[in-house]
Amino acid sequence: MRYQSTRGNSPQQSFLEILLGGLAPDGGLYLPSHYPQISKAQLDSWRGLSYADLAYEILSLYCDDIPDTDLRALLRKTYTAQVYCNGRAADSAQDITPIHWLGEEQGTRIGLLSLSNGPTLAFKDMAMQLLGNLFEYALKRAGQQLNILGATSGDTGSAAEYAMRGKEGVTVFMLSPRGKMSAFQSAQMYSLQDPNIFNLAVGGVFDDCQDIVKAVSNDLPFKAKNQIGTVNSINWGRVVAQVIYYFQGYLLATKSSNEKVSFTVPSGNFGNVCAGHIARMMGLPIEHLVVATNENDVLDEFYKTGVYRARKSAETLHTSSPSMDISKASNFERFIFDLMSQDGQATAKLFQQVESQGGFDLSKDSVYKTMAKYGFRSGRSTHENRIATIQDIDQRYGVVIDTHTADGVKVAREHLQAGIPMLVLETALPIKFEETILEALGRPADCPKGLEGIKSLPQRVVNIDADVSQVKSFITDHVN
Ligand SMILES: Cc1ncc(COP(=O)(O)O)c(C=O)c1O
Ligand SMILES: N[C@@H](CCOP(=O)(O)O)C(=O)O
Repeated sequence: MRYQSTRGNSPQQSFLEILLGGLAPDGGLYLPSHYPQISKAQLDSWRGLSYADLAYEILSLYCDDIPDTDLRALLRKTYTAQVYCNGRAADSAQDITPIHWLGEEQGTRIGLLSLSNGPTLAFKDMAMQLLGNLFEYALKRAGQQLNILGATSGDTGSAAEYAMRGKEGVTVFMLSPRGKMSAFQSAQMYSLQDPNIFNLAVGGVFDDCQDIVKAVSNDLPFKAKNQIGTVNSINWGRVVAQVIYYFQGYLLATKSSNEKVSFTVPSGNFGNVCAGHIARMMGLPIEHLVVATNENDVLDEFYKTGVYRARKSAETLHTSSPSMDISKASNFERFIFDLMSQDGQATAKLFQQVESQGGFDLSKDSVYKTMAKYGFRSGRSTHENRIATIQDIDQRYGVVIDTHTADGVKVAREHLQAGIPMLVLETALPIKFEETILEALGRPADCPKGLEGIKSLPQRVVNIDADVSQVKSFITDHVN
């Protein structure tokens, strides 16, 4: 499989090349040259596979420069009960990411696809643990080192750091928005004392951190000299690993591939729902992909109006679903590339317009009329909605959900269709946002064993301005 840039001006590369490279040299994001098509018969033949073996069926279509036996071994090493089920036996896919059915509403079943039982209690672990193993494998093969520069609004950071701990040849520089994450999220990252992990708390919002990652990656001589890579969902490796659980969720929710399922995805950087879009482009029978935003509703606005209006940092609100406090969604560029019939020049022009004019308007463009075929729907949720949904799901079903998942459930309920099961992606566990859970339920969220004292551990973090040159100097001073 060859990979092309969404901006149409980079040479095509193989999976392992783009895995280590991250952002394309022309500033675009990589996508495969075509989406492999899965027939209904093939899909049915995957029923009952373990999560690792299902992952193999999907990833072998995309990672054809990794020998089959190595890929299967990497996947079996990654998707284990020990990592994802707190040691419970995991004999089937169901055990790694089970569906927690809530009940029947408006003539259909609504359930949570549980993705947050990995080491850092958020869906990021599903792809990040694999990325850690893939990096180790690729670096060993190439005899290289990698200095990862990442940006987080709270969950990517800890998932990446846990996945890269102790990985030979890998150093992590993680930018986080100072004071904008929950106390638990900050503690998960800042309490790590590993010598290959550096946490930099940036005076700004997530978008400032992500802009710095892109600016550093776009300085090609600096990137090459310092072997800069990325773990954010701008890296195709993250997105493709997230495609797997859409297949798995579909297979667990259906008995035959003639059935359809809808997914609702709490969204910020559009990485998670972009993986759903790719699964759908491969032929997975998804009826709707519902994009759920919080008060930072750029994506909801686009799907409702055709106008993409990225907000400035000062307009980005600090909310109680802080991991989605994002106003410039990176992966949205991947969807727009498909919407523009994979025209790299047209996509580049639109995203240059985002930088120069703050957005673009496709409402009168002929491509807007083709939107329906991609199956997107959207909605937004506020603090009030979040609190009400957490209370309602607790009272009605006896289940405590986190604030992001609550945004998902609130929006999913606006898009239920009789006879089509709705799966809401559960993107984090409630303990990560315990202040809001306490506000909603008047009682604390459950804390998994071993993490009770995390907030009182000593923290190691460096404050830094939202300034590209300061970040570059820090990297040059600390790379091996
Ligand atoms: C808990 C949680 N929910 C939802 C999201 C949004 O996902 P995405 O950025 O892939 O749209 C994130 C961050 O990515 C998150 O950490
Ligand atoms: N919500 C994320 C930020 C987006 O990260 P990505 O790696 O998925 O692009 C976070 O919690 O850090």
